[in-house]
Amino acid sequence: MYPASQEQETYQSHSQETYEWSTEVRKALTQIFKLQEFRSNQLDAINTTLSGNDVFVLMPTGGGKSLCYQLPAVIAKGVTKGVTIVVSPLLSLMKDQVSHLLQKGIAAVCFNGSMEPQTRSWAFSELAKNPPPTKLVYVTPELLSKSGQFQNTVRSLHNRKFLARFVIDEAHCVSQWGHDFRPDYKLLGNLKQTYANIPFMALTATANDKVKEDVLHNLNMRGCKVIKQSFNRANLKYEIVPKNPRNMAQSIHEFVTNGYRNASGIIYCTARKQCEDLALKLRKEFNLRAKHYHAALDPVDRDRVQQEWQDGSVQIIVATIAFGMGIDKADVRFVIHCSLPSSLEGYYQETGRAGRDGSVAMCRLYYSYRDKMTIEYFIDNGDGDWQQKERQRHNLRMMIQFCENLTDCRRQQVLGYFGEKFDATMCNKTCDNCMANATLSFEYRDVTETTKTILALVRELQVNKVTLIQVVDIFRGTATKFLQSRGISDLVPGIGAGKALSKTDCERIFKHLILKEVLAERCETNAQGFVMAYLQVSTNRKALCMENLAHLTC
Ligand SMILES: Nc1ncnc2c1ncn2[C@@H]1O[C@H](COP(=O)(O)OP(=O)(O)OP(=O)(O)O)[C@@H](O)[C@H]1O
Repeated sequence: MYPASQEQETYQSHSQETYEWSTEVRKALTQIFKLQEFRSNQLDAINTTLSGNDVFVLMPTGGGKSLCYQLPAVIAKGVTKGVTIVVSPLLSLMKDQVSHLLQKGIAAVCFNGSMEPQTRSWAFSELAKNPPPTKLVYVTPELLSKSGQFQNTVRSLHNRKFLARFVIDEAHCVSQWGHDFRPDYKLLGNLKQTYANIPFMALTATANDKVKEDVLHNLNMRGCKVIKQSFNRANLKYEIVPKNPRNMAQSIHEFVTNGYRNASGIIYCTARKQCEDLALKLRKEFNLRAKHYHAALDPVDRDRVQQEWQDGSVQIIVATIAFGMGIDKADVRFVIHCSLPSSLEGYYQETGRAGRDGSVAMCRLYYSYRDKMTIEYFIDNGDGDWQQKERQRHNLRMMIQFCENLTDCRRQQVLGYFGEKFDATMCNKTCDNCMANATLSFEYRDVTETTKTILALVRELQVNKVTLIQVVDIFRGTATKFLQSRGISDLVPGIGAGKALSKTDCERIFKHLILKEVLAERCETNAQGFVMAYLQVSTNRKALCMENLAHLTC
């Protein structure tokens, strides 16, 4: 970890213990939170908010963000005093946090749409007291933007000088560049305008620079102090393995029996049905204690499964990405992705749920290029305007590029995506690429001429609706029967031009060209109702510019 980031250099660090509240802060750490020491950057964040300043805290998953706002909430000596309002997107996470706070003797409440009327009026009456005994109020962004009574209460707290700070947890939800955009979060920008003299703290485990800028802009927090640390999770190992959907359960069983026999793990799948089928198979055929979890489960069942996994009676939870945010299980020893995540942010966050206790944990991703089509289908048919969809496509391309890259250190790639420079030698062969690089050597090839041939070939063939796999075979000269069946002349220039290349190399070049937006895949539902991706030359003129092609290496 690097303690002082580039961002911090321009700001004064607030990690000293010389403030008038420092003794109270230290006492709260040991006596209320029962912790020995602060982790990296926690004290800086705490002192900044207690000084009355805005702060944006970027910390990796499991880094200890909650303490940054829960501890100041119980301190009486800060510049602003009273109630800390925490906006958080996930009800289960909020309820969980409130119950932990109550166990510590800290008065906290969670306002949400499903609150009992009696509890709600009691909570409001507590906030009307002078001073209010409540230290932390958790609220969903929906309720904050829609409930007049809640808004009046916040205004009243402010007028009575009992509004200590606003906390925006999971702040990446405010950004359309993030992997988890929530429209209600966008309205939070108005808060800063209304309560200009109240300190804001935004927190996220997403380190992408674009997301960071977007969050600061949307929350009206530009120019505030940004506390950032390295996002490298040194105790996590990363590997990407080829996916064969037919023997997925078998492969997972081998993985578990070779080193993770009784270890707690999460398996992520895209579809609910996939979660159910895989969990059943792991239980029935391989005798593993696995259960599924997804948003369509009855809330009681969902809580039960989560609890069973939490206490260890269920070893493996097979879930959609609905599972995980706010889950604080320290000893997760592996996270497996059975399908392609739709962005590197998502991948980083999901894998980040492993090894929160600091011990070694494995992150395995089963990769198939075919998964791209499924995600593209969801993007094309999902909500959002074309700009949002373009961002989602960009995120997906980055994710594929990461999986297809067999040479560069995985950590360097992910952290580089987040704008952090990482020295690959520090990986210590804890990712598959660094492991392989220790024994293999790679050469860079200029594929400019090959690209020109491929472009000419695809241009000729695209009217015939051909897929990537078919064009690769045609390019290698192994698709004579296919050409005949489609009535395509075998005199088209480029047919067989790639016969000296292996199929794998050919596929890599084609995928590389797709990622560079020189070629494109167009999704269409065929007569049988299957979604097909047909290859064509991109319409992106910039990508097609010859200067770009002249430098294309692969
Ligand atoms: N100073 C500390 N010393 C020891 N343990 C700590 C400290 N601060 C936090 N922790 C522990 O680290 C774990 C993760 O903390 P927390 O839930 O706040 O992480 P987070 O950054 O919010 O993660 P996520 O992004 O997953 O929500 C918790 O179990 C918490 O008790």
